[in-house]
Amino acid sequence: MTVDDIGRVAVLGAGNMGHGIAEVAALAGYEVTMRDVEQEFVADGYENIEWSLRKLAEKDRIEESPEAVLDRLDTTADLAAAVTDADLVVEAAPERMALKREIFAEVEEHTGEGTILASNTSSLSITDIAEAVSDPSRVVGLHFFNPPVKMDLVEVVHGENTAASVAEKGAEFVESLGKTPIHVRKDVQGFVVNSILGPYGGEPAWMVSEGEATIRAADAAMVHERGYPMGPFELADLTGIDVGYHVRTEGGIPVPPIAEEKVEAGDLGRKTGSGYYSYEDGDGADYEPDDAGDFDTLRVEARMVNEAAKLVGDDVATPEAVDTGTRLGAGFATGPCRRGDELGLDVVLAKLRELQEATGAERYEPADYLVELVEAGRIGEDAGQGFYEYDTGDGPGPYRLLNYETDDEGLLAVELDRPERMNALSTDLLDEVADLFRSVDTDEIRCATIEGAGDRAFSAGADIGGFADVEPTDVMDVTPAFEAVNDFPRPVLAKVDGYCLGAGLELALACDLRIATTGSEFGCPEIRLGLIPGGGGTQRLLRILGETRAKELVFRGNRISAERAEDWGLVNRAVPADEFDATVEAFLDDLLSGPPVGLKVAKTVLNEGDDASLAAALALESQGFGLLMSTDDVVEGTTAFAQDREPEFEGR
Ligand SMILES: C/C=C/C(=O)SCCNC(=O)CCNC(=O)[C@H](O)C(C)(C)COP(=O)(O)OP(=O)(O)OC[C@H]1O[C@@H](n2cnc3c(N)ncnc32)[C@H](O)[C@@H]1OP(=O)(O)O
Repeated sequence: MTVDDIGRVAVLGAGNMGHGIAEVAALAGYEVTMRDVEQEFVADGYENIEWSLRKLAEKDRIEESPEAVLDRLDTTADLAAAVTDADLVVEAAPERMALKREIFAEVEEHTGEGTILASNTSSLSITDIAEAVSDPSRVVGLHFFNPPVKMDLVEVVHGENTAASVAEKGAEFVESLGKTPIHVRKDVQGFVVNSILGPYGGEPAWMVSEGEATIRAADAAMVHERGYPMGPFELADLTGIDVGYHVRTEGGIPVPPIAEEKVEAGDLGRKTGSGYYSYEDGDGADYEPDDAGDFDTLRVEARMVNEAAKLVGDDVATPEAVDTGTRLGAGFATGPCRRGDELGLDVVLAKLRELQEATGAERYEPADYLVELVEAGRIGEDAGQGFYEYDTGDGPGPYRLLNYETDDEGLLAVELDRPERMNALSTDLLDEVADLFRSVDTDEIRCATIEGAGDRAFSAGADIGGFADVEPTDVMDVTPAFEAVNDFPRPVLAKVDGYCLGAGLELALACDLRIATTGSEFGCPEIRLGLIPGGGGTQRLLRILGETRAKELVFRGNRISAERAEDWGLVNRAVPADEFDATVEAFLDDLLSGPPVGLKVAKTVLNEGDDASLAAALALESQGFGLLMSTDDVVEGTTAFAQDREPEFEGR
């Protein structure tokens, strides 16, 4: 879907970012012109796009052929020709202010006043770039992450003079690409994501420089104890130690001595074969969980939370934007605002003050907003409020990792919202599922659906990244989230479009009905991790499929197609993507118009009867049948039959 008044997009630059942005814009249906200074650079960018589109087609990730997408993509080395008819220009040239200004000034000459001028800069000020044009209100930052085709996040950066309507249009454009925009309302150094990554890399580097920790301890502790996707030193080696070094020196931020030493020695990370780890002569980032020792993770996280408090307190971004940005842009399982609320903001503040007192270093200076929150008693989750408001016990939510809404017809539509992790079920997400299904007012609801956000997965299983934190005794209990869905007194339908694996499959099995697109895949990969399904999978599969097929899935750990799943009775229907919504609708029509009490009793009798002896199950059924005989809905059902009309059940 494209934004109405954006028809043609010009992307200036065919390098990594430029060709990636051109590709995602063409994929979304825009007419795109990609321009670079030399025909040779343009040709390289085009080849990269062709290669990437072929890969996407091979994996069945695009609906059109690569050729159809490429039909919307022109290339040129002529800037005027590229931008003249464009409604949106995205500049993705090298990160040099003088060069960007020169480009913007030239673009202005060849575009009308309605054209939005965007820069993909990751480190320069949008306000300063916009000085190159006479109307800075039409200049906005659209900071894509690398590679654009894979990364879901785009920071929409407001310069001092960016018009609100331009920023909004920029965000709409990002959404039309199927990506998630976050508004960065002031163009502070590093915007949101790199502002938070600064202390994530910087604090451990100071600790190592000062002899208080080792590189392996820092990486092991942050990954294996705190669930970050990559250790800070491992990450610096990947992005280039010189990159962080230059950002710091240019921003007037002190550089940790260890980073300075590496840059001086030319050991810049993976790209030079050696950095904090050795890649040519060694095994790369070879830290193990045991290396963590007593590394002080709070010291690092307190600084990240403090940075988040500066962003929120200075109105740069909302807590939601900060957390979404770091989740999607840096792969964090939990953003710093939420993490701060979990740690306790009073604990964070005390840590910063202790460090400031001990070292006198400016970087520990607590943000005014953090102090304000603590003084107001908003110290986090335990207090019911911090950066966020928490459940007061009256009804469901607010939730961070799932979305839900109820409509007038009584449909509760639930979406698992971690598309960047294939909707992997973290402990927090499972807690939210359990809380929602237990606390929502069932009087208002006639049936529920569960689906996964994005177009890749219902859910790819339990969050493997979180396994390091798990206490075996904590997971030895029956998973409350799945039981809450199983016991929910209304029918629940799983809408499966993509991977449905491991705990994701167990969640779908806890639902009453399952409808899948034919591209979906099902499986229990747990055995390949040395595990077994731990959320009811072995038992529900046994009951649904029988021993032979259940054992095949659990023992082999491989994936089966939706067609086979339908053939086995694992799903109710497997239909092509273009028939999916209509098929779901047809099921929902019946569930929403059906008798609520009748459906509740039917669900209970079917669920409970499955495990009872036949005699007990028959007794259960008869009791349910008898009970329903006394309801108004039965009177309505029989009357409607006699009057030859559709019944209108009230649930009484
Ligand atoms: C009791 C225990 C129960 C369990 O459920 S154990 C877990 C069972 N599930 C699995 O073993 C599935 C793990 N995932 C996969 O095998 C693959 O993924 C897929 C086949 C589903 C897709 O592969 P591809 O298309 O190559 O995508 P990608 O790059 O692997 O995944 C995209 C991002 O999603 C993250 N992710 C996927 N599954 C999980 C997961 N289960 N837990 C945590 N993260 C997951 C990845 O790491 C990656 O992230 P990044 O882009 O940052 O590299």
